[in-house]
Amino acid sequence: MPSPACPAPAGITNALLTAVRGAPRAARQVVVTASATAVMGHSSRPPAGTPRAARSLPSSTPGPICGFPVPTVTVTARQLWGQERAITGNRQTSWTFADAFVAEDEALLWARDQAHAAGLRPVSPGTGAVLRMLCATLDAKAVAEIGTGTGVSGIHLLGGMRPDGVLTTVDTEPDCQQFAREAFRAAGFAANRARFIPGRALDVLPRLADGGYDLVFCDGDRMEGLEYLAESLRLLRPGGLVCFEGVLADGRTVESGPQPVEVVRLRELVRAVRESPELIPSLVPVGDGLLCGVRR
Ligand SMILES: C[S@@+](CC[C@H](N)C(=O)[O-])C[C@H]1O[C@@H](n2cnc3c(N)ncnc32)[C@H](O)[C@@H]1O
Repeated sequence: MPSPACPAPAGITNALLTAVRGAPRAARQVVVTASATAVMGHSSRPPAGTPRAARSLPSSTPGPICGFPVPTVTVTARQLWGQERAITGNRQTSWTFADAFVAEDEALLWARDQAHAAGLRPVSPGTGAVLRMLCATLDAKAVAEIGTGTGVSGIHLLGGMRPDGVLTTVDTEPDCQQFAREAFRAAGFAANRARFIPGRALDVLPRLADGGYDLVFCDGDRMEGLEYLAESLRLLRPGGLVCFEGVLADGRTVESGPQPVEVVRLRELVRAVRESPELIPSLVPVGDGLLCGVRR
């Protein structure tokens, strides 16, 4: 039986569609909040035709956000002031709708149940869908995963990879990997599609081949993100992708004020990926934040 935390995609989808379609027109209008404007950067001169209210937004250069330097601007004022639907009026509903957009099958729901029973936090359905899409886009043949868990992310990764692709997945807990093995079988993947390696990521990764991977997915110890990044840069082929799950830490990464060391480490990781000359970065706002970088 799916746990209450698991989505019932069709029901949710219908309810959300109704909610979105039935929302009052005003609620559906684009809202550019002050904080979003500060993070994205903006110009002091809105384009002609911009409504009066929108022109009253502050025009000074934004300062650092929670210790992050101001982005080296890639977003122009036109993109924020124009017709783009960057942020919708009912953002939470939109976010929930997007995360449940792709339905999960029985094998995934079973693996998700095992994760919850074990006290683990698997990737959200939306994050899984993005990982699946990225693997398909890369035509991935070799993927490395840190943090097997009970196999939720692994099923998504395998689902997007080539039919002969192999997932190498590392976890300190062999018991979890046993659940993942069963979940992969239930999802229809042959046993030779996955290589399970028990152990600490930082002990195992140095044994994996340089440039041998299309994608590295990091979902292990959040204190070790920078070390995973260094290893990933070595493991990835040019054009390969590194992805880090959960970098928004339930919003704490971008909140001001003192944060636990785990969050401080995540901020360092976010900054390192954004500023690495070896990566083309993106922070995908799905699940709890999926930080990605393409290896140049
Ligand atoms: C959030 S769970 C992974 C969930 C999984 N990716 C999924 O979506 O189903 C984190 C996993 O990382 C493992 N882990 C924690 N520290 C680790 C380390 N240093 N090396 C390898 N695995 C680690 C834990 O045992 C746990 O299974």
